[in-house]
Amino acid sequence: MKQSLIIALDFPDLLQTETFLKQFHSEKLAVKVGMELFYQNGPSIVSFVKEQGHDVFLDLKLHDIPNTVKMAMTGLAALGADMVNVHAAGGQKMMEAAMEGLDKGTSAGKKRPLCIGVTQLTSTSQEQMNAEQNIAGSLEDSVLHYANLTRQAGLDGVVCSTHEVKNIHERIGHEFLTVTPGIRSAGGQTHDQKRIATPEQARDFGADAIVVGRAITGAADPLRAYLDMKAAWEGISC
Ligand SMILES: O=c1ccn([C@@H]2O[C@H](COP(=O)(O)O)[C@@H](O)[C@H]2O)c(=O)[nH]1
Repeated sequence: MKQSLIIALDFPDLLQTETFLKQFHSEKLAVKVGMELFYQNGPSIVSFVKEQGHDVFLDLKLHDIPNTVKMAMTGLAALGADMVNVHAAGGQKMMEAAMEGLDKGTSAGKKRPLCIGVTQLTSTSQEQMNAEQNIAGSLEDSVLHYANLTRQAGLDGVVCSTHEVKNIHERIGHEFLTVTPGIRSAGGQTHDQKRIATPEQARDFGADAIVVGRAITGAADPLRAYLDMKAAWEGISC
């Protein structure tokens, strides 16, 4: 999923998902199935999207005791998603257990899904982190701390905002994936996001993938919005 623009399929049902995807004709997409779609439709939504030829990031952000996460990941590995994730705040042992579960659930001859750790949600601001999570210091340090922990646990990368990408790549390495939500066109509505960036900024800072939801799914012409975002992300002028 490197260098992808991942569309967040934040829809409640299969019909809306199907109608949305039809607009892209035969374009092979990278999409994200999150809690809204997964919890209301069940695991078959992953095979439904995969059967249409799209890459799937299953964004369920697991966060529980190590054994529970391990068992859950064993089940998720069998669904055929290309990438899954956990909350890094669950700790190193929990993330190691997630990897064990994924290895166990991946059928022989198949590739294990990539696994990444959510650092600080892009809807979290510096002030919120200090006051509500009772974490002192800068948000950038907290993200780097979680990125290091994620790396030590053997995961493939992190979810972070575009603003922390450069620091993570410089300190941990460029092969460590940075997947960045909170992407908006210049002047676009921010909604509940706090650490936002444009696709051009994401590219300049070296993000490995961007996640775009409402700026595409809520647009009057989603295909046009997708093509414009993709061109901006890839540095192509239309
Ligand atoms: O830190 C995070 C982790 C995940 N997300 C998810 O990405 C999309 C973003 O949607 P927009 O409509 O583009 O804001 C959404 O599915 C989130 O669950 C995130 O935003 N931040």
